[in-house]
Amino acid sequence: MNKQALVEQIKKKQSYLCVGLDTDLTKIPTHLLKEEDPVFAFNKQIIDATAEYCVAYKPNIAFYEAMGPRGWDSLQKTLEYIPKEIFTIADAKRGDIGNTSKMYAQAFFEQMDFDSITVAPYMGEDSVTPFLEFENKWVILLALTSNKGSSDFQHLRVDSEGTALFERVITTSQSWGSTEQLMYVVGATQAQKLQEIRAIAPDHFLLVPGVGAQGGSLEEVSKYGMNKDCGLLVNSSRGIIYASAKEDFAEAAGKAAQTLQQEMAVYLGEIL
Ligand SMILES: O=C(O)c1cc(=O)[nH]c(=O)n1[C@@H]1O[C@H](COP(=O)(O)O)[C@@H](O)[C@H]1O
Repeated sequence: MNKQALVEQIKKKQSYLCVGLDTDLTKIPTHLLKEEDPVFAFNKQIIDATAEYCVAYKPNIAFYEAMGPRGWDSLQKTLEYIPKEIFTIADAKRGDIGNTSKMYAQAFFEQMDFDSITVAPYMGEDSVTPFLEFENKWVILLALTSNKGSSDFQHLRVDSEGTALFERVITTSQSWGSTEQLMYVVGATQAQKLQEIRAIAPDHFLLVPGVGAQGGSLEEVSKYGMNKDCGLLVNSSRGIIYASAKEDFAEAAGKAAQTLQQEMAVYLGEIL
C-alpha cells in the first residue's frame, strides 16, 4: 500500500487506529478452544468487529511463532481475512546481515503479503536496506520504544552536542529510504519526546504503540505527534482484543476500538 492510499483511508474512516492482534491461547475466551483453529476463530471475530474503526492491523509474530507450524497457519489465514484496504504490519522486529535480511523480507513481503514489517536498526544500513527493495512495502524502524529498557541504549548520547542514539537512528536512516517506505516506532509512553522527533522527521509516519495496557495517552501522542497528513498509526493490542474475556469479546473489542476512533476523529478535525 502506498502513502496516499493510507492517508485517504485515515480521512475516510476518521481514524489512525491500529489494532494489535497479539492473540494468546491462554487469554482468549474458553468457548473458542473447541474450534479447529481457535486463534483464527478469535481473530476473525475481532476483525469483523473492529474493521470499520481502524486503518491497520498488527499481528505480533511472536504470538504465532510460539505455537509452531499451526501458529504460522493461523497467521496466514488472518492476513488473508483482513480487508484489502487495511494496512498490515508484521510486527517481527527483524534485521540481520544483508543476505539474511533479504530472506526475512521475502518471508513477510512475498510468501506472506504484509504491507510492512518492524525492523530493529542495531545492525545498521545493510541489515535494513534489503527490506526497502520492495515496491509499496514499508519498513517500520524501531526508534524510541515504549518499554522501560528503552533507556538502556536509546537515550545514550552519541556526540558532544548531546544527540541521543534514537535521534541518530532517525536522522541517519532517512538516507536509506523515502517517506513513502520508512516509518518509525515511537512508544506512546514517550509522548513528551514526540515534538523533538517531529523536528527531525516532520514527514514520516510514526507507529505509536503503548496506549491502553501500557498507559500512554492518545491525547498527548496526537497533540505532539501529528503532522499535516496525520502521520500517525496508534496501536492498541490488549486494550482492544481482551476488552472482555467472555462470549461478548468481539462486541467489547468493537466498542473499545470505536471509543479510540471517536477520540481520534476529534483530533483529526483539527488538522485535516
Ligand atoms: O513495535 C512494536 O509494535 C512495539 C514497539 C514498542 O516500543 N512497544 C510495543 O509495545 N510494541 C508492540 O506493540 C504491542 C503493544 O501491545 P499492548 O501493550 O497490549 O497494546 C505489542 O505487540 C508490542 O510488542
